[in-house]
Amino acid sequence: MKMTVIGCGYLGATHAACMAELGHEVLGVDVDAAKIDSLAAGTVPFFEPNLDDVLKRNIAAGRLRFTTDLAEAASFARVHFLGVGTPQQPTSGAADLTALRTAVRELIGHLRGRHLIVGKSTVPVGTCAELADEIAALSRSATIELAWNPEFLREGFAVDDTLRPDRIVVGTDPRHPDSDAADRIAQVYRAILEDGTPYLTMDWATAELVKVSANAFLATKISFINAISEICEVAGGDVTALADAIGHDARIGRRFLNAGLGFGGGCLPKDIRAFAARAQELGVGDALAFLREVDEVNMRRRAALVGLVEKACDGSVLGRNVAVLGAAFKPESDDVRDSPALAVAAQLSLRGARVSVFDPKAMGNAARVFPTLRYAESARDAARGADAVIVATEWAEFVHMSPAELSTVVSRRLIVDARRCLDGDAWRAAGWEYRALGSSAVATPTATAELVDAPQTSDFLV
Ligand SMILES: NC(=O)c1ccc[n+]([C@@H]2O[C@H](COP(=O)([O-])OP(=O)(O)OC[C@H]3O[C@@H](n4cnc5c(N)ncnc54)[C@H](O)[C@@H]3O)[C@@H](O)[C@H]2O)c1
Ligand SMILES: O=c1ccn([C@@H]2O[C@H](COP(=O)(O)OP(=O)(O)O[C@H]3O[C@H](CO)[C@@H](O)[C@H](O)[C@H]3O)[C@@H](O)[C@H]2O)c(=O)[nH]1
Repeated sequence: MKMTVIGCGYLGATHAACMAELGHEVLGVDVDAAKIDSLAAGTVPFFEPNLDDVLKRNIAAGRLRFTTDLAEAASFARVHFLGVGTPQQPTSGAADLTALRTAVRELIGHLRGRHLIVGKSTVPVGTCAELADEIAALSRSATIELAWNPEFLREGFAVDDTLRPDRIVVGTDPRHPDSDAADRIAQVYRAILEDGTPYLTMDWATAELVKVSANAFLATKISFINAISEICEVAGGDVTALADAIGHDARIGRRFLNAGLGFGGGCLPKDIRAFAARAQELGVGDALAFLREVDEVNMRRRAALVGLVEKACDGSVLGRNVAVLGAAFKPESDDVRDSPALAVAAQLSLRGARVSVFDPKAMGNAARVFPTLRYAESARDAARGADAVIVATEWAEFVHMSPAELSTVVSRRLIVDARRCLDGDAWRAAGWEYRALGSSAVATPTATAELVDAPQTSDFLV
């Protein structure tokens, strides 16, 4: 089948390449000419394991092309996926749908005949109904149907999650129950569905809500365990052993119960804020008031880490050398959007520390967002002369660092495990002071209140 994918960022580029991998003819479209040039040349403009291979293979096979021209997209195919960004509005926290609306408006201006638009971007409930009205009002020479097919891929596992998803969700127009849109989308995913993947069809509103509810649940799970870790910090108790123990209960499950520095990235933080903002607009803000708490617990982790490092440095990091290992919001990604690691590095720098950052893949993105930090060439380079070394993103190369090796370059053997990913006994045995977020001896930072009042990454980065 021929199809286009409009918006070729983390989601769209992955979707385009994976749909071609399924045997479809795919045209990727983006307004960013540099991104399109890079993709067309077979180079993924961000780090995502295995995506380069899929991209190159399908370009070579002639199934995958890229363009900035929506008119070309309109004449190329009758099925158009939307993967345009829906970022957070700075003040309200609501989703900014400007780019999505622009893409839809411009696309339908070029459409003739019968087309199916399939949204994949994460949107507030009610968006499909609004967009469909706008499409109906603007499309003169075309019959256009709209469906929503939210995406659940994780960065770092994007190719595998796209080709082997847990489920495929499709929302269609409840006013047209006879529409064949869900059947046409099932054709797109036929090879995946043949493997037994559940195919869940529903109305637009439910599909929109499934996506944001899933992310709200995941964020709540992480903040739940981080709230418990705050108790462990003052009462004693090992939050990792606790997570293992409660996670054995199949009703709870162990996944997404890793306590530490909390969640970041281009999805969970913005999606819970947008969901809460939408509930407010709908007059049911109280229903999701708990998401504000989820957000605050999450942001307190960053403040707790800053406080822990300050306390370990006798109350102030002014003039201290601090190595921050990790800048990406999680391992196997170069994404620094709302990255807890980078936010903490920035905050320590603002407090007068000489911060040296190293990340295996996210250095370029980190330096663009926060150019004034020092960026080292390796973990060892970052740790040279350090008074404290923080593991802020659990990349395998940090988890497996040799304490003995690192001892030779630091000024003081203080390791701070913000992701609870290190073998504390091994570090202690090598003569290091080992501190972990979520364990006792983590002091409540004096600055917590100030940092928690406005839970926005931008507050850490300015
Ligand atoms: N990143 C993920 O892992 C992921 C997973 C599931 C859902 N999502 C959702 O998918 C959407 C995209 O996220 P992302 O992480 O890929 O964002 P992104 O910023 O990486 O990509 C968005 C792309 O849209 C392009 N764009 C903007 N306006 C356009 C227009 N008018 N026409 C064509 N292209 C346009 C941008 O240039 C950019 O390349 C968001 O709604 C996000 O919440 C993302
Ligand atoms: O037990 C855990 C699990 C994750 N995290 C953190 O949570 C954040 C998000 O992690 P993850 O969900 O793996 O990454 P994303 O790629 O942002 O994926 C989420 O957001 C996507 C965009 O909506 C969805 O498609 C995915 O299903 C959803 O998992 C990262 O900062 C992690 O470090 C924790 O702190 N503890």
